[in-house]
Amino acid sequence: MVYENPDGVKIGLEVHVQLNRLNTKLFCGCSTDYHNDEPNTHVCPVCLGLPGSLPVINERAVEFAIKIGLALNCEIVGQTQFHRKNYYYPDLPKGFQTTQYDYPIASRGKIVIEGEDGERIIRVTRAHMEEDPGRLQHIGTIEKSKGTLINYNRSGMTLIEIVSEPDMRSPKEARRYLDKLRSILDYLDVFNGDLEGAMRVDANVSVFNGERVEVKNISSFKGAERALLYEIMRQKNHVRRGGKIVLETRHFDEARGVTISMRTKEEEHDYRYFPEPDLVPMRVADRVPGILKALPELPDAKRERFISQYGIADMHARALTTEIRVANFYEEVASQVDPKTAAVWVADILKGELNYRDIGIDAFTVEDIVTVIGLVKEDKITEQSGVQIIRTVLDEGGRPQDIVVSKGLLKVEDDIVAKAVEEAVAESPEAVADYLAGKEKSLNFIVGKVMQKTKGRADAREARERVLARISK
Ligand SMILES: Nc1ncnc2c1ncn2[C@@H]1O[C@H](COP(=O)(O)OP(=O)(O)OP(=O)(O)O)[C@@H](O)[C@H]1O
Ligand SMILES: [Mg+2]
Ligand SMILES: [Mg+2]
Repeated sequence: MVYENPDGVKIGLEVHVQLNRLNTKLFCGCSTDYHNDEPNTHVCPVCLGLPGSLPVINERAVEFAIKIGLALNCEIVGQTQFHRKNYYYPDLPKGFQTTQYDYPIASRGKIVIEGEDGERIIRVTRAHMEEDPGRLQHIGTIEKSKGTLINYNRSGMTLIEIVSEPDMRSPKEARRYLDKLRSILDYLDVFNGDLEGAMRVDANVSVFNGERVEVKNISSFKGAERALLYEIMRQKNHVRRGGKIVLETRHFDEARGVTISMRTKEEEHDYRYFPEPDLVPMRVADRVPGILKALPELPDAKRERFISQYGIADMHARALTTEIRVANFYEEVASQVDPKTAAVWVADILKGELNYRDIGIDAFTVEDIVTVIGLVKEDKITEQSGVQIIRTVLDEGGRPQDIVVSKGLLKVEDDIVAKAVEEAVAESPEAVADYLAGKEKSLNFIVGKVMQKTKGRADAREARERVLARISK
């Protein structure tokens, strides 16, 4: 089925990724480990932009940027250069942001997503390096704030801005793009996506070939999806009423789920870009082959390998390769038990229980899931008991082998049940005769005896079936 895109929706995303795995900031030696510290404690003349201070490039940041560019199938520029993007705002005391302009470190890449109608290629326009500004904290809501606090700890952190072409046709596709991007970055180990502000999205959207509107202040992927849904509806209604969409920047109000007009969008010439005189152009081409060689296996490649190597379903392979930690976990499990069974237990059951509790795979061990799978495989416990063990480990702690005993989950051995059925039938000739004469309730008497003899550990329904099979012979 082909997706028609009836409203001519076009979505292009600008994603700012903070490389918080670097130890120091982009142009100075300030530590990046500020997330739990007091405001304005990780600052120096360089990241505060004091006059006379000089930036020195963080070489490892350049390496990370190239790594990201290559992972997004981009071309890496031979020689890159920084520019000054001039604007005045208190989050940027220098009066300009040091960023990249016409020589971005990476350009013309692509990300493959599961689109509305199958696989879809989203083109990546470019990925460039820039410094993060400080963080403004408005007291109250942004429109009627009584005052604003500024924290410069974030100022000068390394950002990679990844800009896509307007190739997405629905909020869902935008969400898939973001998920995929995060997954790739996660594999590269360049950032910790759980830290506040690690990935920030500006969403551009237009309908019916109109002007684009840029929505800022989106704080989560879910927020991006919601902001886009709202904005598409707003634009469509506006156009239907005869209105015209103008190029503007809107703010997403997360609590109310609406976008609010902030300002008309700056044009490029407003920024008066010019080359950063304090940083010389940098030749990076020589570093590319080495970084390319060291690039890890990425989600798409891993998914394909899982399918061919382990013979598992595409759906499972997808679920197992989104997060690198889950993929590694699965491979360890699959080396010890049947890989297909392992896929069901890790992708369907364990991941489901983890998602439900909003916790990561680290909360469970390979050893424990292997034990659970083994118990089910050997028919010592039912599948349902296996799930119960996983839940107990997650909620109360403990080891599966102990929980099996403490919760009495071991299945009663087959021959014990068989023996109990034999005995119960032999001891109840009258009940058997009554049942055969049409008194159905007499069966309960015999089943009760079986349960008594097995101390209640036999499955009642199974016991009933066995008694029936025995006496109707
Ligand atoms: N017609 C359109 N509909 C939706 N999105 C669009 C359209 N045209 C362009 N875009 C998207 O708008 C984004 C423009 O981002 P880019 O960083 O190039 O410029 P900018 O938003 O003007 O700059 P800034 O970084 O200062 O916000 C891209 O993601 C692009 O795909
Ligand atoms: Mg941009
Ligand atoms: Mg923009």
